[in-house]
Amino acid sequence: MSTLCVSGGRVLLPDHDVVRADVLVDRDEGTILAVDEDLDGDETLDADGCLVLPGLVNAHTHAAMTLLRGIADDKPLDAWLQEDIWPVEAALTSEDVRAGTELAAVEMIRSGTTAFADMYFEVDAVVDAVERAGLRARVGHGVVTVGKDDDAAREDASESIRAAERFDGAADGRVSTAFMPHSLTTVDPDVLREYTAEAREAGVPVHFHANETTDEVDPILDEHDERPLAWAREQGLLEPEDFLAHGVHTDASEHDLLAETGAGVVHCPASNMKLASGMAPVQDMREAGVTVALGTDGAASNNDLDVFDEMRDAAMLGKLAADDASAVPADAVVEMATQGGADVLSIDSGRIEAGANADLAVLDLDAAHLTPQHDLVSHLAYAATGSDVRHTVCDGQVLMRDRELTTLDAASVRERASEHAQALVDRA
Ligand SMILES: CSC[C@H]1O[C@@H](n2cnc3c(O)ncnc32)[C@H](O)[C@@H]1O
Ligand SMILES: [Zn+2]
Repeated sequence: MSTLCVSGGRVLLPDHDVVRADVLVDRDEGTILAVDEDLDGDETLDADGCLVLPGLVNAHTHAAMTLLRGIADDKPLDAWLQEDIWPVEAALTSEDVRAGTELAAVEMIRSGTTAFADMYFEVDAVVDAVERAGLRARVGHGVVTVGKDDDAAREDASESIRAAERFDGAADGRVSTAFMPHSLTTVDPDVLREYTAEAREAGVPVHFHANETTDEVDPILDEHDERPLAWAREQGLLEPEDFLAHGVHTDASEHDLLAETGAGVVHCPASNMKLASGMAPVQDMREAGVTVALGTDGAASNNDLDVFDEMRDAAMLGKLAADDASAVPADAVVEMATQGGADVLSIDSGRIEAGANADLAVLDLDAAHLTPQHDLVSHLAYAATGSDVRHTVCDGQVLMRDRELTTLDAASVRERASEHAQALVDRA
């Protein structure tokens, strides 16, 4: 057995106690062997003066949208998608997606994210990038049927099922998949129902956008006289491993339904603020027993992939939404970015405990904005940023050591992504 010892730091335990301990990792199995004092490994990762925390989980993004960062800002969702984003995405190639996903991987590794969910196109290129980067991901082909005839709509949904079947378990098990209909209003209801049934047969979960804006709620209310998530349930959605992004405009009946079914919600506070989609009732969801994770959404509506920002935004916005300064506290957002994200992605990460996946971030506390250190959970939620991350470990492998990436050449990834981004925009 080959081992790695993350030594000399303070460790964030699953109950959010912080203790001085080493973390011993089985590099072959990619799991945590022990959390204790005075451990030794074949290789050491110095965590002196650092906080060792579970690798963060970005539970909803469109990774290759890094190429579209800054092409269109300051618009609401519908206009942004239809006038700016979709016309450019129509010109995307597989090599663009590879370059954009690698850029996203650099950004995520640098900011301590070790797992993400990706809904996009050209899944083979996404999987290649995840494999090369050493990250963990649940990936899928996003289906949009608006503007397509029935054959094209079904071909798009079939592509999503095929990709989910083909890539589940890729990259030594670090890649899992889902059927990914874009939303309840951009996929034809017959297609949604029939291919969700196929996803069940294939044994993969379903990930989709829901209740992001009132424009996604009102047509379903008008047409079916019921809330979108009740309608979604009737179409076969909301099984325990399913997860939806946003859930901004959800009511108490929908929170109860989510809690009952076990389907998760990925809260994307920065994207929801930037597109002025609204304030998700996160405190209500958590009180109802819904599993809530955090996501950045794509880099064109955020505009970065730093989950530390998302923790802070979730705490701040949660208080405004509830009109209560005690709502969505530091402890809650740290849980949402770690264990909550892992639960939503159905991966055994998000906690530092023997037996769990060895997905870790090591945060350097030697900084003015992290001084003094009364409460490190408070610092994670309110003061730290992705650039404070010193080392990142996924599946027992060191992906960043002393701020140097080990799997990707950051400079050439950035150069290639810039070239692809420019050529894409010129072509579109
Ligand atoms: C069909 S692949 C995914 C699709 O989703 C688009 N997208 C990016 N951000 C959002 C968002 O906040 N709501 C809805 N759709 C979004 C992305 O551009 C792709 O086209
Ligand atoms: Zn999205």
